[in-house]
Amino acid sequence: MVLAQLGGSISRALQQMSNATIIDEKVLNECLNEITRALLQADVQFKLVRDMTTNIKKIVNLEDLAAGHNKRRIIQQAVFNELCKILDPGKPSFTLKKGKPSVVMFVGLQGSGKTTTCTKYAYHHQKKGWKPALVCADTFRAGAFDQLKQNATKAKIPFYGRHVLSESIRLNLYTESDPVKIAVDGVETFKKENCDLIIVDTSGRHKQEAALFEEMRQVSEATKPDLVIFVMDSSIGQAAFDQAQAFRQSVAVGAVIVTKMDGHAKGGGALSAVAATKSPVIFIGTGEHMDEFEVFDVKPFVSRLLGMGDLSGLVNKIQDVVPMDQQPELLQKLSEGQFTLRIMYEQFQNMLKMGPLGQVFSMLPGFSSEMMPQGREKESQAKFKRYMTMMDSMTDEGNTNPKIMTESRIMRIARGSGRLVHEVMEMLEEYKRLAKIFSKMKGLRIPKKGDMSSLSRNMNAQNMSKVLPPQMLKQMGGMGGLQNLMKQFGSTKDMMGMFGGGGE
Ligand SMILES: Nc1nc2c(ncn2[C@@H]2O[C@H](COP(=O)(O)OP(=O)(O)OP(=O)(O)O)[C@@H](O)[C@H]2O)c(=O)[nH]1
Repeated sequence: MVLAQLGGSISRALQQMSNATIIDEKVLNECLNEITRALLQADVQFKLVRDMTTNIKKIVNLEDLAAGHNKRRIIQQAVFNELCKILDPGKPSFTLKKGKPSVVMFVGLQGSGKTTTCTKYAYHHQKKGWKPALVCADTFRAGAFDQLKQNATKAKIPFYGRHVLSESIRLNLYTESDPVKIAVDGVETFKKENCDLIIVDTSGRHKQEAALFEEMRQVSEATKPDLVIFVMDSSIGQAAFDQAQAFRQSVAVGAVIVTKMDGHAKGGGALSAVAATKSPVIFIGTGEHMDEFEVFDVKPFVSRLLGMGDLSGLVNKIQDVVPMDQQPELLQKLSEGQFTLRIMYEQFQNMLKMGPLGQVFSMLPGFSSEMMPQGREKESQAKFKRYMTMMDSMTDEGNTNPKIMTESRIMRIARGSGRLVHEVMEMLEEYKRLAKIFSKMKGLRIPKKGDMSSLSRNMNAQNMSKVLPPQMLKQMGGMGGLQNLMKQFGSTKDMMGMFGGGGE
């Protein structure tokens, strides 16, 4: 992931600085030059980068710092704050209320990923208990309706729309071609069906033309959306400023979604340019699949970019995918140190639901998504699925009591699942390894959703080290590295602040 490379370059620069015995002006300048280079490569505007380094130098006055001050921590914190400043539009996004019908209109140029993003947005909210519906008012591009219909059907989301005129003539159908009428009919239909999130996908054009803006204005006047979301492709980098401004001037854009952050070196530039138009970015698209879509929140984002983790995101993600009715039972079992094969099976199922593993891992401190290239992610997913097939062919007795796994039972599982004996043994080894990790979770309190203060109380290096996989702990430089990391950010309270903690 290209964004991970940007994060990787910045955190490497900070790490190199930390390795220096003495941090003087030369070391600081080298570090800032590295960061400047990485940001310019990501197409962040030169003035923003120059202001950022000037501010850091002002805050970090090496000579004035009394001996004993932790210079590293101050520099790291200054970099963190300045990056947040670049990405902060200074304006919160408008929040919709669940249960009350809201209309959200999507606008953007053709090919920006608008149609794909409409479904991702609907799917994201559906998982959170909303009742979304999709309306295709894109009568410009032949195939737009079929694309939305296909995606919506896959995600089991109701949809409304018509084939565009040229398609209808070919198919000899009579149909409506007025996007305003389709949008109004669709919104009315879904209001009657008590949907609380009615998403209207509008037409795009290749460039910002008068016809596009006129149609957008008419659909907006007729459907009176509660929120207009502008979708843009990250590959345009800092040119995003002009594009976002042009859309803002034609229609009341309330939020922005930046797509294709997975493939473009200019993603950082696009994000900072949008922020400069004072439009809040609410999500980023990180791939073509439905779940390659992430909530965008400045502090946790910068935290993840610098490899500092996003524990609040991780806790929310876990609580999103573990079904509500299973949460108390799972937490009870884990806090008693019980970890059965059945639990492992259910957790693999949940992990697969969580979405791309790289996304999950990048939320852990010391672990950037740079360390989980896409190929390896697929490998891990395939491994989970393989293990689950083997577990499927176990008897219930075997599931609950892995200790009675005799040679003949292992052979039976291998035969039943069409796998090799050594693969079954590998799966059991994995179980033992995880059971050992989870046994250490005994007594660790898992916070309620949004209750980050109790997480920060629990989260000391000792507790953290218990739940991190051993390889990850090794990557962080063992227990000492973890302690250092936590010390660098001061108290755990400060650290949670950086992770965007302290409630939702
Ligand atoms: N890699 C990647 N591809 C994406 C992302 N979002 C969308 N795409 C792809 O971008 C292409 C264009 O997306 P569409 O959703 O068809 O674009 P659109 O803006 O709706 O186009 P119009 O309907 O013509 O306005 C498709 O191939 C999508 O799969 C993303 O976040 N990452």
